Amino acid sequence: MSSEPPTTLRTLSVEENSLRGTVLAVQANFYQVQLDGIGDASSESQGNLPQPQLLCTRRTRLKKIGQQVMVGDRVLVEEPDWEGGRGAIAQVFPRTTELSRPPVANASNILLVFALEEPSLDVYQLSRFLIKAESTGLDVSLCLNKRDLISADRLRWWEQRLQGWGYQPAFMSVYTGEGLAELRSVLSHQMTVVAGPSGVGKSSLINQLIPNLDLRVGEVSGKLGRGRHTTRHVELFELPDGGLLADTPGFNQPQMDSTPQELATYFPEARARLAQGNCQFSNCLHRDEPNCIVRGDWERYEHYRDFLEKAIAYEEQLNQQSDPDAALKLKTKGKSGRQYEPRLESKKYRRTARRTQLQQLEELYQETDL
Ligand SMILES: Nc1nc2c(ncn2[C@@H]2O[C@H](COP(=O)(O)OP(=O)(O)OP(=O)(O)O)[C@@H](O)[C@H]2O)c(=O)[nH]1
Ligand SMILES: [Zn+2]
Repeated sequence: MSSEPPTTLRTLSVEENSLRGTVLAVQANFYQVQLDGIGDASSESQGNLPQPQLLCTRRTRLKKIGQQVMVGDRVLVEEPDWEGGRGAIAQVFPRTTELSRPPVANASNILLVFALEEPSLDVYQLSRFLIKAESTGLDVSLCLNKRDLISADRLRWWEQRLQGWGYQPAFMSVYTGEGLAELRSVLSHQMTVVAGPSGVGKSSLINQLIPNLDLRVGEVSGKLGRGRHTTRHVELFELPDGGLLADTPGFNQPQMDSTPQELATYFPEARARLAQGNCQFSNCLHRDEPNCIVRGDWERYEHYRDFLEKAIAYEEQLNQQSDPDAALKLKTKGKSGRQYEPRLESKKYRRTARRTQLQQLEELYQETDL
C-alpha cells in the first residue's frame, strides 16, 4: 500500500514534471500561481521546494487557442524553475463559475458586507447589492459590521427584519472581534468574493482575517467615501484556515440589469412563494396579473416593483440598441403603455439569461471614481 502515490500532485510532479495550482493574481502577462499541497508536511517530496508560489507565463499554445487565464483559475504548471520561482501555465481546468468584473473564476460564495451604522444601513442599497449578488448564482452570505455602534434591541430588530427578507445575517464588529470566529468558519475552504459599499469595513475585516496583510483602512469621507484602491485588478488572498478571499475595489450602486422575468427569482421572499405554487400566467411579472402568488404583503415587494421597472427599461434599451429584431420581445402599446407578449420558450430564455447573469457581478465592482 505504501507504493501508492499519495496524491495526484505527487504523481504529476514526479511523472510529468508539472503541478497544479490556483492563480492568485494577474499582472500583464504574468500569473502568480499558488501551488497545491506545498508545505503539506505529509508530502515529504515537497520538502525541498523553496517557495509555494511561482510567477508564471502562459504557454504559447494557450495563447493560440485564445485561452485566457483569470484570477481563481485552476491551472497545470509545467517546467517549474524553483530557483528562479518561475513556471509556465500549460492548461486551464474548466471553471465552475466565472465573473467578469472583477474577473474571478471558481468563486463559490459572495460575502456582502454592510455596516449597521456609519454609514447607516440603507435598505434600498442593501437590496440592490443583494439582487446583484443573487444574480451571479453564487451563494450569498450577508455580514453586518459595526455592531458595536448599535444597541442589542436594535440588533434584534435588524435581525428579524432581514430574516423576513429570507436572510440570516452574521452580525459582527471588527473593533470588538464579535462574530469573527463564526465568519471564519463560513469562509474556510472556499473561494469568497467580498463585496459591499465603501466605508463599511471591508479592508478592516480582511486585515483581521489575514494577519500581516495590512490593507489600508480608509476613513468614511464624504458621500462617495472613496476607497483605498488605486488599481482595478483583483487579487486573491489566502485565509490562514484555508480558503481564498477576493478583495475588490470600492463600489458604487450596482446597476440593475436583470431581465424582468428572472428578477423575482433573486428575491428569497418571491422564491419561497413560487416554491409553493404557480402564478396563473407562466410569464407573470407579478404586478397586476390575476392570480399572482408573488404579489403580496412582504416588505420588499416595493423594491421588487421598483427594480422591475428598471429591468424593463433596461431590457427595452438593450433590445433597441443591439438587436432590432429582438424588440419583438416587447410590444409597445399606445404612447406610454408597454406590454409583454407571452413568451413561450421560457426555459430556453432562462438558460441564456443565467449564463449572462453569471458574468454580471461586475456592476458590484463599478469603481467609485465616476
Ligand atoms: N465602529 C466601528 N468602526 C469600524 C469597524 N470596522 C471598521 N470600522 C471603521 O470604518 C471605517 C471604514 O473602514 P474600511 O475598512 O476602510 O472600509 P471599506 O469597506 O474597506 O471601505 P472602502 O475602502 O472605501 O471600500 C474605518 O474608519 C474603520 O476604522 C467596526 O467594527 N466598528
Ligand atoms: Zn405572479
